[in-house]
Amino acid sequence: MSRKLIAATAQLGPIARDESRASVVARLIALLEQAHARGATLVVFPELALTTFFPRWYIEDEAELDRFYETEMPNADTQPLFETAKRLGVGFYLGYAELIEEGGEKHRYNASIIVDDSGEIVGKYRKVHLPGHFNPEDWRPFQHLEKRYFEHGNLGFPVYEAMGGKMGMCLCNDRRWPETFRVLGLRGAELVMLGYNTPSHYPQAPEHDHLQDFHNHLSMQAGAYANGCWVIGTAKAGREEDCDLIGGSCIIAPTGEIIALTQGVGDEIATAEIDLDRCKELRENVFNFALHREPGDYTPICDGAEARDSTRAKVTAESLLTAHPSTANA
Ligand SMILES: NC(=O)N[C@@H](C(=O)O)c1ccc(O)cc1
Repeated sequence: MSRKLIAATAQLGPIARDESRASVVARLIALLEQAHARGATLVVFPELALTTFFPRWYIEDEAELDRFYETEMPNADTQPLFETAKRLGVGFYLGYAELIEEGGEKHRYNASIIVDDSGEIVGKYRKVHLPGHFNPEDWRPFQHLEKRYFEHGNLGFPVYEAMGGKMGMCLCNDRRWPETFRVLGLRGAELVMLGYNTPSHYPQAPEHDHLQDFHNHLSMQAGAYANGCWVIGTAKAGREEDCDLIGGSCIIAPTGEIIALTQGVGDEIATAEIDLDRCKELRENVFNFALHREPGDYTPICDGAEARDSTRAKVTAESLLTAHPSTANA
């Protein structure tokens, strides 16, 4: 079986707060059809690809908040995307807000799925590194309330056999953490797919604003290289409800090189041929984990889960009392 496939990063321009799911899904289908016309059999869509990036608002009305989440997948709105992909024989990665009810309680996750070329959901991921803050903070030009609207993902970083390879997923802020890629790499991931919503303005340290594109590519290229895997990163880009989001969606080879890149900040695809066997160039040489990794010296990486929990409890308690930039947040 060939280990080569043509893949696409399918960047979305802004989604308005009042844009209907039907309208967004029509845009996704148009991108998928373009990718198919270029021979792609795998398409990577952004994080929260069905709605605007709603954590930028403090939404008190629960019914209004719930409207941004999917309670099942596929559902009536996304069914046409699943059907088109199946008919064309194209698999895809899709990010969305997930709302489930378990034991009479609501659970909310920032989630993504892999759908294979027969239209089956073959993998799910729930975001682990949730950025932002829990309480609304008046000093910010826009909120980033992921810590309020999502629970910490409870699936870890699984790797799935799909589309002839070993596929991993993550979401946005996860890419900034080398541990994300290393855990996926240790599980043998050959391709890591991720979507992102990254504001150009970083209110906590505006002197970093000009570095947002650089940090985006730096994180993903380093993750690809150090783990000898392909990475496809897809933006929701452009000016979304007065918030500018970076573009720069790309396909990155296991060498860390960007081999396909979107040009603008609207709906756009970039495609490239991916040879999954190229992972060996790294994984059998400089990053042969079995031969060269030294886990005995890495223990601090896994220490500290308890310290983390108590620090987090303290920060959360403090942030209930104050809403100031000194609050520890991402
Ligand atoms: N949706 C995301 O996960 N976005 C994050 C990212 O771009 O990594 C992010 C991280 C920190 C911020 O202050 C804002 C946004």
